[in-house]
Amino acid sequence: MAGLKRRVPMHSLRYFISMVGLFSKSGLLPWYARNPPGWSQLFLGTVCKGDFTHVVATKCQKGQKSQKKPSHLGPLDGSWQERLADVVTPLWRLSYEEQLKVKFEAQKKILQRLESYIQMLNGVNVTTAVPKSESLPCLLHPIIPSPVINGYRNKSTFSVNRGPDGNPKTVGYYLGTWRDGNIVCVRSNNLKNIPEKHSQVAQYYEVFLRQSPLEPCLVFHEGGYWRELIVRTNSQGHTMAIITFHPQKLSQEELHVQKETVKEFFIRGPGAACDLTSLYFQESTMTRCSHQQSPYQLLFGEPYIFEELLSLKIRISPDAFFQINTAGAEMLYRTVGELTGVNSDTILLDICCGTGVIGLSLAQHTSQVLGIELVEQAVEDARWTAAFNGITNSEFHTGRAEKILPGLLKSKEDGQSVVAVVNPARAGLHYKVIQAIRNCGAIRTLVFVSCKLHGESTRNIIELCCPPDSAKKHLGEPFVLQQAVPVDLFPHTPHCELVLLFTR
Ligand SMILES: C[S@@+](CC[C@H](N)C(=O)[O-])C[C@H]1O[C@@H](n2cnc3c(N)ncnc32)[C@H](O)[C@@H]1O
Repeated sequence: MAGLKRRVPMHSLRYFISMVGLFSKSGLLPWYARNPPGWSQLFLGTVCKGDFTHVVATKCQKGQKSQKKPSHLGPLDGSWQERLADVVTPLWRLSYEEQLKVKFEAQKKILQRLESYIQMLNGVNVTTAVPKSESLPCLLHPIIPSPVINGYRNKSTFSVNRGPDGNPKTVGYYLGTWRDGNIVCVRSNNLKNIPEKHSQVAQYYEVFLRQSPLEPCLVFHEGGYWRELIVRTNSQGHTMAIITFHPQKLSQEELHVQKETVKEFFIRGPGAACDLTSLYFQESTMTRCSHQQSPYQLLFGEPYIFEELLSLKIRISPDAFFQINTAGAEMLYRTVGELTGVNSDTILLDICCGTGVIGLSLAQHTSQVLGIELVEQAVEDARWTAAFNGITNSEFHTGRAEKILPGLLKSKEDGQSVVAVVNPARAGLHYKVIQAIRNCGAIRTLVFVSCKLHGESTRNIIELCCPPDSAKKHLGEPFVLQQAVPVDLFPHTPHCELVLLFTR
């Protein structure tokens, strides 16, 4: 990050420390740095020693002990962009090697907490049959690093609000909170996880807003029109931009004028420098609208963005979920694939499948792939991707997994080999999905992918592993957590994907 000092303020350190809790005294951490090895090597690899306590202690000495987190937001302590970097990418001051150690420790804590919940529920240690390390409930593999460390995001969402100079037409990321009424919108130019292209489009959107006679929509009930900007890019550099707009009481004709103006700006005006592949416009009167609630209107260009991944050409609609780090996603999906252990007799259930990448990448090794996804556009993408790549043994269902899955599993007999992969959104899985999985004897293997194992996701896992409970209709045998693999898709941030293998 050009121009920013590698100084570690106390509030950042407090954050790291609270995240990892008490560090392992043994200092023995499975650990790979710099050169991401191949999957097999990672999976079978040896461990090497790293003493994270030492890393934090050194950083603490460098930090200023007396420094307090300021209660107001003013440019007194470092630049606005430095502050933004500390909020959005709080690990950015650490080397990537150090970041991975922090994350590995955090994942270990999560697993230890999970183990204590499961033990409490069962009254005994139900996972003693499983190979353990450092009192963990399962085999914890080394963290798989992201192949790309900087500018890895393929999707960024920019807000519009008052900048540090008070200009309400500023495009960037928020500092402060709505509750405290101290929101400041700061440009993203120095965030390590955002590619230059995304910041460029955001800057040109800001230029456009500043010349528009219409006001931005800062607070919903106070009027205004221009809202957030989403930028998506692929590995080839194709760029899709989506502008959200509050129509207020504009007539269709007035709306048309606005759409033409912004289109002209990005095709022939200063915004042409962004070389957009497509521009979408969404009229939205709610905080967030799906395509079904308010369609994405293509103002110009290609309606989809495509990505090459695991030898597949994947179509991605503006509304479809796609992992935000493409190279990291490839590592994640390979990990999932290895853990499923599918063969030509396996029916693979891809629950919350998004554009279907997990299932489709394994289709050739299975007898059938069944995907379930809520977002219709994503399911259409999955079907397109299957057809384009010549995959004929996949079937995708649109709707809520809790509605579709019980019916889908009814016909599955105990002797069949069904492997389930679940990759829910942060809200976790509906209890009916857990019931359906538990009660389907054909499912002996389950791979659970989570980027935030807390709240509902933790409850999901507990309900998968707890003893049979007829009141909760958990009749089938409990699952046992066997292995866990952390995969880092989010360098510079504390987030990490965790892939869990359960069997029964
Ligand atoms: C974390 S994403 C994973 C997508 C996909 N596995 C991938 O890697 O691209 C979670 C997906 O679950 C979908 N989803 C959320 N709630 C759902 C539900 N109740 N039933 C089915 N899908 C749901 C979301 O639309 C989103 O595509």
